[in-house]
Amino acid sequence: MADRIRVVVVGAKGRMGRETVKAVLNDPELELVGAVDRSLNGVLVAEVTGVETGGLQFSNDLDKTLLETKADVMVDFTNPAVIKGNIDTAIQYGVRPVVGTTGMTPEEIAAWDESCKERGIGGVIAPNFAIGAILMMRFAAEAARFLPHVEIIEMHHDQKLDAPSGTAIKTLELIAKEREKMGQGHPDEHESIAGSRGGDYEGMRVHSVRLPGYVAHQQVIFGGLGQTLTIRHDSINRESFMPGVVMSCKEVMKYEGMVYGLENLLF
Ligand SMILES: NC(=O)C1=CN([C@@H]2O[C@H](COP(=O)(O)OP(=O)(O)OC[C@H]3O[C@@H](n4cnc5c(N)ncnc54)[C@H](OP(=O)(O)O)[C@@H]3O)[C@@H](O)[C@H]2O)C=CC1
Ligand SMILES: O=C(O)C1=N[C@H](C(=O)O)C[C@H](O)C1
Repeated sequence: MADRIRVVVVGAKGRMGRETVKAVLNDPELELVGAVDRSLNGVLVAEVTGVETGGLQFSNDLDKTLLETKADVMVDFTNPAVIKGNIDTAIQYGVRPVVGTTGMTPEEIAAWDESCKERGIGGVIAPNFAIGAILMMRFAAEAARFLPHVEIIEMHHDQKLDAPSGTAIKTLELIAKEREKMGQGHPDEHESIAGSRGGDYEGMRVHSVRLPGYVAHQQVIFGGLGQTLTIRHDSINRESFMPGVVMSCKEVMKYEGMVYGLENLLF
């Protein structure tokens, strides 16, 4: 049997981290060799995830874990505050970053593309790993060619730190490639309550809803003469992201440079 791909999960006790630990353990081509989390050093991973991990313990030391485990891939679901340092560390050690954490700039992604190429490794930054979300973004970009008036409503659980979501930003970027920058709504409109019209990206409006009960949902609404079109995606649980994470761990072994968006591995 070919060697399995050695995976370290960072943010392993978080909502996405725990799901990723299970997904890696369940895939015959992947091997879970490390679980990093800042607050559970020494605790058995099995105690938190509920799945047997052969005595693996959490570590709070990313450098040590990446080096000692001879990891091939680092999967990161942490926090905008720490993701930059984590990616730099992984690339420095020649470990391929597969990143779901949101909140980095196009300039940072371009710099990581360069450093991945210099190091001769691949990387993935995917604002959304769910295949349905990738299709929603692709269909939205297509629709914008014909219906350029568009607003996005994204809805997430109320523990989410960043707004708008990484998925909404990626959707706006993809649509912006297909339509000219333009104003929307009445030129004289004013907000009686600040922020009522949402964020503005090249004239497109984006609205972020945060409520308990939601997981991750997005509507892209297009308006035309006498009609509207709504393209909607719902992640109803975090398993929805796992096929994309697992695929990325495998695909990232095959190329050099940082890929931004799962669509680049799919289409
Ligand atoms: N690309 C995709 O498909 C998806 C991306 N995401 C993104 O993934 C990220 C994580 O989401 P989620 O799992 O829900 O978040 P959680 O808050 O559940 O988990 C985050 C994990 O990161 C750790 N962490 C947070 N801050 C720090 C820090 N300063 N230093 C070290 N570790 C830290 C947390 O540890 P502690 O508990 O000690 O704070 C926790 O284990 C978010 O950016 C989210 O937007 C989420 C879903 C899908
Ligand atoms: O924080 C989340 O939960 C999610 N974050 C990602 C984003 O910001 O788009 C992906 C998904 O929407 C869930």
